[in-house]
Amino acid sequence: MKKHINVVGAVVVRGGRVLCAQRGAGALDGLWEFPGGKIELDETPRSALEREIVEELLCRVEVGAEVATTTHEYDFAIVTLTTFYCELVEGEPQLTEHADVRWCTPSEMAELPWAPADVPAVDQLRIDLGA
Ligand SMILES: Nc1nc2c([nH]c(=O)n2[C@H]2C[C@H](O)[C@@H](COP(=O)(O)OP(=O)(O)OP(=O)(O)O)O2)c(=O)[nH]1
Repeated sequence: MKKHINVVGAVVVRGGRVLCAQRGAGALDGLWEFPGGKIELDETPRSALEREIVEELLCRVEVGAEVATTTHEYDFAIVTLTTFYCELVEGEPQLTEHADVRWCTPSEMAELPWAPADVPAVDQLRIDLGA
């Protein structure tokens, strides 16, 4: 049976733009995603996201309302992705494990090749933030 993993992603918005990250080598190589990662056993979704952002982007966010929850079956696993609006509260995002990070308008976001699990969240953001 395929493993099921619970993942959280940060939708960091500033001045109408959203922080988008491109995956490096490995699964879903080169596709775009929201920074974040797997929820560990002792964590809530929000505490996992705070930790992941410190580890990946070397800055701190405050986690707000949920954007979307979706489940997608990949060939390697079934992923349930929950995205949350986040506010940057300390530092600037730094590129560490991603191939690229960009601040995109909702219409620029729609042009990027996203990891399939992220597409409903990207659509929701275009509604919330305006295309
Ligand atoms: N962080 C993140 N992961 C996503 C998104 N969309 C999506 O399908 N995923 C998938 C990719 C990974 O299989 C999984 C997240 O785990 P991760 O970020 O720890 O991924 P990874 O491949 O670097 O992890 P690892 O197994 O090497 O530890 O969820 C997203 O928007 N953000």
